[in-house]
Amino acid sequence: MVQPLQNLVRLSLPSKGRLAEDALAFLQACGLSVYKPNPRQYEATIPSLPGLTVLFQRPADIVVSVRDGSVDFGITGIDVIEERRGENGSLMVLHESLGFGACALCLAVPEIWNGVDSVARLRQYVEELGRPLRVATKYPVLTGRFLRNAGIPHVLISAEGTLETAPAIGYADIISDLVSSGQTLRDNRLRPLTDGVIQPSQAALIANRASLQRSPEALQIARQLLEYIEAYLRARDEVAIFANMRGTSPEELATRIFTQPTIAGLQGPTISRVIVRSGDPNWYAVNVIVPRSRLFQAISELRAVGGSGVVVVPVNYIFEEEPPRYTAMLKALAEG
Ligand SMILES: Nc1ncnc2c1ncn2[C@@H]1O[C@H](COP(=O)(O)OP(=O)(O)OP(=O)(O)O)[C@@H](O)[C@H]1O
Ligand SMILES: O=P(O)(O)OC[C@H]1O[C@H](OP(=O)(O)OP(=O)(O)O)[C@H](O)[C@@H]1O
Ligand SMILES: [Mg+2]
Repeated sequence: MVQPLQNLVRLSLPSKGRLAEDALAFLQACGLSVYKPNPRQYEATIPSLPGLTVLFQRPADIVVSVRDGSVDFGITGIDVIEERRGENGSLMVLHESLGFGACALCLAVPEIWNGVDSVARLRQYVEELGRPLRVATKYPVLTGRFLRNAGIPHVLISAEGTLETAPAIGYADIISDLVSSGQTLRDNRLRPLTDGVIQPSQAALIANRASLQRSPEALQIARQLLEYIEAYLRARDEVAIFANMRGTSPEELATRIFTQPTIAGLQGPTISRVIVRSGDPNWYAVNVIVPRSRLFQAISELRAVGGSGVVVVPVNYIFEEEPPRYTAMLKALAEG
């Protein structure tokens, strides 16, 4: 039975661009695969979260929908969140770093403006110009605030589409735009200011405060989303290592292992008896979780303490007692 939309908790995902694919891939990696039977349909589901309906919107529209409460949750970029969240606190950021969609909103000036490579030099340039700076941007709120704080007289020119060409065409002096590799700026003979980062950005999980305060279902979805996301992100950079070791007792093995910096593990090694055919009672299996970046050291250390037959497997989730951001969310809700 298809439940009417209004009874279901709604999560909006980016409908286009690189953020769309990355968001679906991220949720799948977290174990929250999105099921969209008909690519033309605007709604979908996450089978492991039955009470949820998934919608698809442009990244900036997701912010407006969550802010105004027509959607309960969203995944979109911090840049558009900070640009459009408004001042009334109706939008909450539940997780500020989902680990994809990294970019930054930056001020960029024509390469030919020699020496104008910092905010201070830009301010000096505008004083010499003797008129306000014309800035083309899709982010008037963030850009205006940044330039006011920098004491730079300016006029904001709202630009849709390829605003990188604005200085070349001549309807703006400089731009503020999203930058990740910097290729678009270089292609348009623009240069970011060294201290011109207006807003670092990556994908984030947002929610409507009133929905969380009013709907137990929404609160439950918030917990499940944060459980999966936090456990996945915590585990993403870890690996589980299994090795065989000979020793006189688990405690003696642990003492040997604790002499090694990397393989001491999260709390300590898990040590279990290995029943070998020969009946030798001194065989043990050791299991430790180590950062992926320190795998090589871990293997060397295990060998150093007599480890052999080392097996390495990825870790899908690490669930702590409580998802820290869920606890923080409850605190923020209580503070009103
Ligand atoms: N180069 C990039 N690298 C990483 N993330 C990006 C990049 N460009 C955009 N993003 C992220 O994706 C979101 C949507 O990107 P984008 O600006 O392309 O929106 P859009 O819906 O395509 O709007 P437009 O059609 O005006 O480009 C941005 O808000 C930002 O969070
Ligand atoms: O620093 P770079 O790696 O060059 O990325 C920056 C560009 O990426 C985004 O555009 P997008 O790729 O979404 O294309 P679009 O302009 O069509 O939205 C953004 O609007 C910048 O133009
Ligand atoms: Mg785009």
